[in-house]
Amino acid sequence: MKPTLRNASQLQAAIIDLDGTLVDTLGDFVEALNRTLAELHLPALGRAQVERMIGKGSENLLLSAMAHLGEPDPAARLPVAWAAYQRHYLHVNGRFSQVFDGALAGLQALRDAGLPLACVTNKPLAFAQPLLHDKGLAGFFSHVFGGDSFERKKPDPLPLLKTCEALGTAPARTLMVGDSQNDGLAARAAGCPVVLVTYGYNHGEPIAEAPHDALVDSLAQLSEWPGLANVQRA
Ligand SMILES: O=C(O)COP(=O)(O)O
Ligand SMILES: [Mg+2]
Repeated sequence: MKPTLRNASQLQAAIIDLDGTLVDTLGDFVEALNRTLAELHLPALGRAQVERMIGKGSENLLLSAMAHLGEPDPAARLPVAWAAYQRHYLHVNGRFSQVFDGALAGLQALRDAGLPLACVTNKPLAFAQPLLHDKGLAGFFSHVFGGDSFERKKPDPLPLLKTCEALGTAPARTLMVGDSQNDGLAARAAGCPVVLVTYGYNHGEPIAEAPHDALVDSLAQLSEWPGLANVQRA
């Protein structure tokens, strides 16, 4: 059965994506990646190019960047690139990024409805946790899972299914909120209803083409969702 969003009152919990949904982290990615590429004696990439490569985790970003720059064997250089990238990312983390307008209001609306919230990102946990703390968002979440928390990342449904298990909720009653096809595909495969924001990063493709039940221009719109005030915490 296709999940429906008509019934916000039936929700038991919500899972929220991080990059491109809660925090505009493109500046952090660009900075950390270009510092890494410089160390590898490779040229820098522009913001638009980097934006298209974000979404499937850090290793994928590094491999995509090296392939784009014509590296003959990106996988062979990955261990060195990954070590440099971790160092640079942890250093720049949060310095070139900001919470999106409306994100706080959206989180507050979900919390006021009494829904437990989990953050599920493809970002490594060691990057995600300090960022959430830094931006004042950590307190909203009972669970935070990164791209390295489970065997597979979004768009695989595994992270969402494991998170529902941790929350003790049914996937069909656990809302996914994200910004990319990785969130939409993972949610569909897990059986979670899914709201996608229109302002995030989606590999340069129209977000309307990704699986979704609703699109919002701001997370603040979640507060107007009929039924949210009457969530029946079953
Ligand atoms: O790190 C990424 O590639 C994207 O992370 P996200 O799942 O929070 O959008
Ligand atoms: Mg995202």
